[in-house]
Amino acid sequence: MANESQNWVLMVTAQTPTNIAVIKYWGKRDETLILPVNDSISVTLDPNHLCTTTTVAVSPTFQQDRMWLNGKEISLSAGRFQSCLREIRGRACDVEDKKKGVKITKEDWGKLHLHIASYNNFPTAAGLASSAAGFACLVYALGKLMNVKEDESQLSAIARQGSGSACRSLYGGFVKWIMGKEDNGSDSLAVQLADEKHWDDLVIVIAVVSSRQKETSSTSGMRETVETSLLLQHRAKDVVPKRILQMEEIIRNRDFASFSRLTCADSNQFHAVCLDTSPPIFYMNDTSHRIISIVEKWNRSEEDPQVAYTFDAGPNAVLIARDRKAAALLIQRLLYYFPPSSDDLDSYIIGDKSIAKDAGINGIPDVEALPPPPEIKDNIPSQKYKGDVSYFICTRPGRGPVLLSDESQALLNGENGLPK
Ligand SMILES: Nc1ncnc2c1ncn2[C@@H]1O[C@H](COP(=O)(O)OP(=O)(O)OP(=O)(O)O)[C@@H](O)[C@H]1O
Ligand SMILES: C[C@@](O)(CCOP(=O)(O)OP(=O)(O)O)CC(=O)O
Repeated sequence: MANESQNWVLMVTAQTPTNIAVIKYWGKRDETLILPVNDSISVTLDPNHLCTTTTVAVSPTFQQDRMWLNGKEISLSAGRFQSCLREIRGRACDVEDKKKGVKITKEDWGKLHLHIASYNNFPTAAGLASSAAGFACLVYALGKLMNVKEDESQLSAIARQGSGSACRSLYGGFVKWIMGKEDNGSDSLAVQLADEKHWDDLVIVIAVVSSRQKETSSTSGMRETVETSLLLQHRAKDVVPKRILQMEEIIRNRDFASFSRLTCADSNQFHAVCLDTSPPIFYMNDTSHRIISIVEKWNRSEEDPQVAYTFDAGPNAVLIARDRKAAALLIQRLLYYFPPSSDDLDSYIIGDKSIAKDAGINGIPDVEALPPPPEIKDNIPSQKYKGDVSYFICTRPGRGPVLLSDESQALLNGENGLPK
């Protein structure tokens, strides 16, 4: 380290999206390296609405590696953090900041400590893939700070060791996680299938059914599934390989009808696999099931499906509409069945609020005036479920990680490397 003073702090801030799988990852063949039993495919969500921001800093004054998540200091001792830190340090290169008079050699990185601050703009550990955006952002930001030369795909194999689904957050658009064959995991990485502009008609509405922390984490849930479910073996060996090829073609052709059928079928099979686990795991609840029925009824009443649904390891519904028109009709249906429990419509529909405007929803009276959807006209009276959805997030497919160069967006103080 050839430096004029010992008081410098070098920092990088990055922003990374979350993703939602349309062909699910569930089950590991190696727990430590996080190697899956099948390929998976996801859509990256627009970071304007759901994202992680992470600042990483290095300074000779730091005494140990430290991390703050959403403002609270957390331990970095977990194997997942240690794997990511070790792997990225192993690839660090020389860094020079002429303005600050700082020179760090490849070898120095092993001796220097890091400070990391991260913030999720959505609930953590609530089934909204915070671990995916979080580990992808950590690895991406550290890669930039340490001048790592590897491309996004190689970085994805490091993020994978933090949380499997994180590897798919290194790219925007549609992303495939290739399970790989090697025992050391070197070929288990993400590749981009299409960028976010390829299919930009799609609109995504997330019904946040519960933002409480879930009972069974994905990690322990999938461990129990691997140990006990015969259905998982059939899924991984016979079902998913074919579905991956089908989904790749569907995405290439922007074939929404097939996309909807396959996405719903794969979500349902993932939850069937959870039920086939001993003891069974229930991630969806009555509200989730009600949302499935609403979408199924509507799709069946139309010539072509209008919406796809998919649920991760929690009760929240991720609904993908074929275009803005379908999204507006979807919002009308959702608000008809799940009106807000308070008068605060503004915090009930967040993200891209223009979708609600398209649906003619500008205030509570518009919600109250919504007629029952035509597909249920023979089955009236239909029940309403006020308060069963916490809020809706309107979003769309989005871009991959970016650097935030404006220092005012950094989460650490540039003078002392502590949280702002
Ligand atoms: N911004 C972040 N940076 C680093 N790690 C994070 C970040 N956010 C979350 N994590 C890690 O991920 C854990 C939460 O992961 P978990 O899988 O339980 O929930 P989730 O990712 O929100 O839900 P799911 O994976 O089921 O969609 C946190 O306890 C923390 O260890
Ligand atoms: C249901 C899923 O969201 C499971 C995600 O599991 P995680 O990636 O959170 O699990 P770990 O690898 O143990 O950290 C499906 C998916 O994202 O493909």
